[in-house]
Amino acid sequence: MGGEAAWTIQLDDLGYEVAGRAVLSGVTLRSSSRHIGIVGRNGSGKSTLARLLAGLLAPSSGRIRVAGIDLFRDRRAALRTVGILFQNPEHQIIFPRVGEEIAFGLRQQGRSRAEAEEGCGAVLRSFDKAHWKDAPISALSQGQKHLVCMMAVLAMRPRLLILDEPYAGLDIPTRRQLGRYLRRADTRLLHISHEPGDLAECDELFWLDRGRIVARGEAAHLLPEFRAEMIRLGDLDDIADFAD
Ligand SMILES: Nc1ncnc2c1ncn2[C@@H]1O[C@H](COP(=O)(O)OP(=O)(O)OP(=O)(O)O)[C@@H](O)[C@H]1O
Repeated sequence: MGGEAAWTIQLDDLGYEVAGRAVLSGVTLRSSSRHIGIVGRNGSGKSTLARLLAGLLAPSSGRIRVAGIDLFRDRRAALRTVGILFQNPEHQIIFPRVGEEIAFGLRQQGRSRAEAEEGCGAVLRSFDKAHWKDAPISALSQGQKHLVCMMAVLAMRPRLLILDEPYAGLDIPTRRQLGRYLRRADTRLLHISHEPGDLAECDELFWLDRGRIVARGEAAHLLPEFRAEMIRLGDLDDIADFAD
């Protein structure tokens, strides 16, 4: 296991329910692409799928395997295999200082204090941010907090990095810089977004709608279709009517 050929994300008839309501149903997906995109409108189930893939939630039905591993059951393997970046860095950051935040993930992986210190220094240097080590996180901008989260996750060297709309609320230069850092990182990406522009570089795209995969294809074909459908829905929808 573990070689390039063995690498697959595999979802078989995945279902997830909250209080008897299906948030995801019959999600079947298999992909070995290096850069996977999941596109879907608000409430389609994207964040839930991201958390299931990261092993943070247990499926109600069906099966998830990432590189052959059940990440919900095997948390040790999960910490080596997958990292996740959320929309809001405040949901991710626990510690008051940059260096502590980065070292924490490495300690969680079972590294010694000295190894965590070394790994933290290495990732800060690779981003040209060695001087951030003792900086208070509360003094950073939103984009800088995103960068701290990215460094903390990449320091753990995940084989797969899940991006749950990490660019929401960031301006264009910050998005471009973070995007550049990500392209440089040696990890597979699974990028989730409702924003077609975020997903143009994906090798393979899945369209999630009301908790189901409704289309799969190349970004160049699927994104214009998605955009046209979103515009069509926007012209029809009554936003006050969402509690159906
Ligand atoms: N813990 C929960 N309790 C109640 N409802 C939930 C829970 N988790 C998800 N849901 C519901 O499941 C649906 C999908 O939510 P999810 O956050 O996965 O969608 P999303 O596609 O990420 O949405 P957005 O783009 O708005 O972030 C929503 O209707 C949401 O209200």
